[in-house]
Amino acid sequence: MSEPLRVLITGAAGQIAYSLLYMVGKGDVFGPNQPLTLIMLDIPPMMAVMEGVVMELNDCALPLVRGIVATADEDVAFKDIDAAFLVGAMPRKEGMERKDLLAANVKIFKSQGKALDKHAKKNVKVLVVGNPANTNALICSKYAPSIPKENFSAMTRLDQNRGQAQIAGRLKVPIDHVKNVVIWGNHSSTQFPDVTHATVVIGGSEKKVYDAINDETWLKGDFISTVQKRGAAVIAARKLSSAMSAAKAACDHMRDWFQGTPEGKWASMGIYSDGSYGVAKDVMYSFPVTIQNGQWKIVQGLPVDDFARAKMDLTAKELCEERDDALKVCEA
Ligand SMILES: NC(=O)C1=CN([C@@H]2O[C@H](COP(=O)(O)OP(=O)(O)OC[C@H]3O[C@@H](n4cnc5c(N)ncnc54)[C@H](O)[C@@H]3O)[C@@H](O)[C@H]2O)C=CC1
Ligand SMILES: O=C([O-])CC(=O)C(=O)O
Repeated sequence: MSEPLRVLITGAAGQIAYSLLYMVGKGDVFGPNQPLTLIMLDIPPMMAVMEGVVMELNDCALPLVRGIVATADEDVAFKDIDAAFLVGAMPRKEGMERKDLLAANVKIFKSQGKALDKHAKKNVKVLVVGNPANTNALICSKYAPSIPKENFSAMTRLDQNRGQAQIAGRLKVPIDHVKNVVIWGNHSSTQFPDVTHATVVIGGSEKKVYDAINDETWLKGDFISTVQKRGAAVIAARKLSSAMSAAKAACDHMRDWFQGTPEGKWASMGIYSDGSYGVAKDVMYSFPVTIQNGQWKIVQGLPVDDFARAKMDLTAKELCEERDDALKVCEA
């Protein structure tokens, strides 16, 4: 067995971490043979709660968990880490957009960017979950200049999973029969969930989702808005934002990044834009990627029609605005 990987989960006393710690600890992300040191960061007032979570984690009796570090000190938490799930941030309440969290949350990611720069391994892989996730990931990477920009990402995998679940539900097929639903842009209500390139195995053969659904009005209307607004719908119902599904998506994202995407399957992740598909640069934009040996590559050459172009540009515009607002907050 190899040396334990050092895996940081921030917001460790919060709701997403409560599911995420267990999923990571039992091997869902780094595999069944990879021992782990789990590092848990939260803020000082949450230390007593975090102690309770540590007790439970110990009581889960997970063979892969070889050590647990629970701390409120960023200098301790970020030391020599291989992977970081940056979850710790304020969640939104009913009636808010995720970007309304920017002023409260972006400084967390400035501080954690600096801590990554100072303490983490230079090949660390960073997933930002805390909202507004894309812009927080951008800020984090800007304050960690010694770590390659490709090592930072923002989570749009929950949106991808939501899109695939909508399609599978409508066609009454198992979820893993649907592939290559793409999320373009921001993890916000301007995101563009795109099924133009998606396929489904139905009745024993593979078909385009567009042909199998055969309802363009739904695909261009309610399907898109359901995925865009799913987070708000969960908040309206639960009075708390998505947690179990967010933890699962974070595991899917990091598992694919470490272990690679299966042949023929794409994953969507918010990554530093290189201008592909005519998207603005210097924003963390969600693209379809394939991953091998820990390196993602944007899926290139997909046709973009006028409908898609308008949606991809709208969400890019929002990301540019968020970036400019975030930089003002950080520089103030
Ligand atoms: N990208 C995505 O798809 C999703 C993102 N989210 C976002 O994830 C974030 C966390 O959500 P929940 O776990 O539900 O919230 P929560 O409020 O249950 O937990 C957040 C935890 O973060 C801690 N925290 C605050 N500042 C911190 C800091 N500087 N360092 C370390 N920990 C800190 C809090 O004390 C709290 O324990 C929210 O911003 C939420 O909007 C939630 C669902 C999906
Ligand atoms: O909607 C929220 O605020 C939480 C979140 O990001 C999601 O569920 O997608």
